[in-house]
Amino acid sequence: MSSDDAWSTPSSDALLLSLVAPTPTGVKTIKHSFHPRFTYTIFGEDENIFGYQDLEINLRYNASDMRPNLSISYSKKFPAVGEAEAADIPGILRELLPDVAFQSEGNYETAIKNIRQDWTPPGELAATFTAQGSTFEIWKGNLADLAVKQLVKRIQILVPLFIEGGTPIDLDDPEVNRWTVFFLYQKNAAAGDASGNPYTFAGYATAYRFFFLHLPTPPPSPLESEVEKAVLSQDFDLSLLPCRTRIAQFIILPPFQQKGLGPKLYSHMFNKYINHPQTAEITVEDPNEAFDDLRDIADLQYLRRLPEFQQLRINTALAIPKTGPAPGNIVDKAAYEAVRAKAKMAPRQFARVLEMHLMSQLADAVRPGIVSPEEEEGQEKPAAAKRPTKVQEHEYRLWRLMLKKRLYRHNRDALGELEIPDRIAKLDETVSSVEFDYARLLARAEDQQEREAAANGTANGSAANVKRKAEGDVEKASASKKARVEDE
Ligand SMILES: CC(=O)SCCNC(=O)CCNC(=O)[C@H](O)C(C)(C)COP(=O)(O)OP(=O)(O)OC[C@H]1O[C@@H](n2cnc3c(N)ncnc32)[C@H](O)[C@@H]1OP(=O)(O)O
Repeated sequence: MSSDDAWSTPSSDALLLSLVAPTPTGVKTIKHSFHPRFTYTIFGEDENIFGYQDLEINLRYNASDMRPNLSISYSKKFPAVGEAEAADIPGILRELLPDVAFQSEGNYETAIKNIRQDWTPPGELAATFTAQGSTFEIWKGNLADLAVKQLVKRIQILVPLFIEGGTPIDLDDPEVNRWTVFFLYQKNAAAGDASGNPYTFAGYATAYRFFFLHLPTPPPSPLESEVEKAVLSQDFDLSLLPCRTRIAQFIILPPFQQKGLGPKLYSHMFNKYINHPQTAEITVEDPNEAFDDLRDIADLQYLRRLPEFQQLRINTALAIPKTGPAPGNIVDKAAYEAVRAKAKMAPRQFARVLEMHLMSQLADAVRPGIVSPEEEEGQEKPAAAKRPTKVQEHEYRLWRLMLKKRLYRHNRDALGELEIPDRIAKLDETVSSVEFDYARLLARAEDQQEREAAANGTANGSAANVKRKAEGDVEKASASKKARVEDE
């Protein structure tokens, strides 16, 4: 071990976060404590903290109002030699935590014991639901509201700690009112702590409102220049302008993950903006894979409830020409656009979810599954699944053509650099990996629906029409074959 190593601690190991609640004799940790996923934006690319032995950085949060408290302990600190000195941990964290986090432990404990019994999260109560036998509430507020801002200031260190590349919101921005914040809280029936407060913070998400000068024609809507003039003269209520709403930061705390709470929070936000007349489109900023999955499944379930979506079909009457461009109207364009506009989805997201749904509607004999052709070999198949009819094959070929066309457009530049035979092979490979990904998502959507049905005590909720092997195989397959070529 080099001498540097002896004085270095991986920052993700050193930092431990906990939710706490006051007790008559002190403070107890509720749920389990957890480490951050990313620390490089805070402690540097190599994610090491120099200058301490047995370093522990405890960031405790009062479970209800998320008042933070930082405490740092170590057995030895490196004595400064020239420019080499121990990292100034409080100095580094001061950039991301409010001053209140640096109070003494005694003052902190007194403060959290004195929180009002009738304290509620900031904003307004927007939804209540039960999950895992507990009650959860979603509270919604505008970032211009000082109580909302105070809570965000306390918690937004979670953004760089849990979202790769995530950056906190600039709370001094004069346009903070463009942000809406959704807080997710577990609410205990009996108040669990000495302060008597029933709320435990479980996660939060933000949404940003972009103006979207997409003026309806013909008049009476105001001319673009008139709107601009009115906006500049402060004579126009900005909240009434058409906008694009972008979900930007979305976090469920580790003790609450893998319980279906993320999908609940997302669906609540999505429905809110579906019913928000000014929002023309709902988008997501830099979703990661886990969020993409969550959103794809939630969007699929939302769309499947729309009768007009269910009516979107592959036009099997279309012939596939041997040469020349692929047919453009595989799904009726006007109906497609109408549903997309109603669902307020960006074109690519809507196309993906529709493709996924139409794939689930294909006949068993042709529908791609999460079982690869090699794996499928030797498996017993139902007689009906063995021989696809001509019509079934034709429908599958049309579906594949529709997918291929979109992928080609999406990846045109990259594909254009390849020779034609390589281009065709690459596109086929991409189509197959997207098929696999859709099959994986359809299987997860089905699991989710079955879990919901079980929780609601309704009969088996199987709706997604998927072909697959046992659970364990899904996991294995998704880890090895998942591909997102089209997103590049
Ligand atoms: C725009 C952006 O901000 S992108 C960044 C997104 N945020 C992050 O990555 C921050 C850290 N991560 C998180 O906050 C969360 O993990 C999220 C938001 C990504 C997902 O939220 P979660 O509430 O954990 O989602 P969910 O509960 O559906 O968990 C998914 C898994 O739990 C399983 N699950 C869901 N509900 C249940 C349940 N009731 N019982 C058992 N398992 C369940 C799902 O099957 C799924 O398992 P799998 O991944 O093995 O298939």
